[in-house]
Amino acid sequence: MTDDTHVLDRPPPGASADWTIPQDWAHFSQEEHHVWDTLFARQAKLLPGRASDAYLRGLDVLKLSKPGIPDFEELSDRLMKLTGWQVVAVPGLVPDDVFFDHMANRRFVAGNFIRRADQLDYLQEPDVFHDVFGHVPMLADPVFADYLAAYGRGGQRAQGLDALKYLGRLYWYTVEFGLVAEPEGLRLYGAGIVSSFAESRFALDDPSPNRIAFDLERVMRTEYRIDDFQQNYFVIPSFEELLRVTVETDFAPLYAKLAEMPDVPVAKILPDDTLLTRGSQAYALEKAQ
Ligand SMILES: C[C@H](O)[C@H](O)[C@H]1CNc2nc(N)[nH]c(=O)c2N1
Ligand SMILES: N[C@@H](Cc1ccccc1)C(=O)O
Ligand SMILES: [Fe+2]
Repeated sequence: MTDDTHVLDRPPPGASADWTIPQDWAHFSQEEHHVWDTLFARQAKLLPGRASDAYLRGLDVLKLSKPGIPDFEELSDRLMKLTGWQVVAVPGLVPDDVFFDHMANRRFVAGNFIRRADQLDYLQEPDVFHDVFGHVPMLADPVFADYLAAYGRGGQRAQGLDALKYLGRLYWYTVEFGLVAEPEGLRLYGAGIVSSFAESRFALDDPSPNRIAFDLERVMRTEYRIDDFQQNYFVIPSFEELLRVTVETDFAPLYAKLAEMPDVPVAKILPDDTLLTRGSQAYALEKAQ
């Protein structure tokens, strides 16, 4: 790990006050478009039968008039007609308040760079492949689209309540690493999983991680790791249910309650958990040696 992942405190030269920059689609090289196409083909082949129905339906919005990295103008036009969302380019990680403001206004921010051909499997900062391939298909789903816009407003509110730690965990365990129970079995919808070749198999098939029924308070108490595969995945019964327990709930009393409770370490199982899989944690244990 290097520590060159950082959020600047003001927009870099060339960026607008809201941190957006022109995507300038034409600046990407053939090699960069090829990285997109390679990653896209690999994931598109792997995900049927693994990704959620909502995600797979949404993948069609990425099939644009030209191959390679999606042109955000064309992509936003299509998304706008479906759910009112747009995709805007940013140089990299943006401050939380900027991130939430875009999200509350149905603008999804995407990093305006792509990983190199020798980094197909691992990248520390979210690039356009993660941001667009991972997140945008779910934004074509009306229920999820509403969830994410409400999350943006919730982020602004949580900042005022000094509760971002708790809300950030909800994002992590749903938007980034969520699983959903479908009639045929568990399916992926988290962007961090569906954009990863290795984790899209690990999250469903590996005996190591715990797979735990989603519980809002439990999720908000649970620490997470950003450096390797998750040790816990939380499983929602449906997107309607996720919307019901988040959008229709006032989090302020919950934040106050959580502040009096201990955080839960990554792999710990609690007596009240509904476990779908009790993980062996073999993968994490072996890595820790
Ligand atoms: C919790 C917090 O809002 C989160 O880490 C934000 C910060 N800024 C970001 N900025 C960009 N570009 N992309 C992101 O996913 C995030 N995540
Ligand atoms: N209901 C949350 C806002 C929110 C909605 C949806 C997702 C996340 C957060 C609150 O009261 O702050
Ligand atoms: Fe992401």
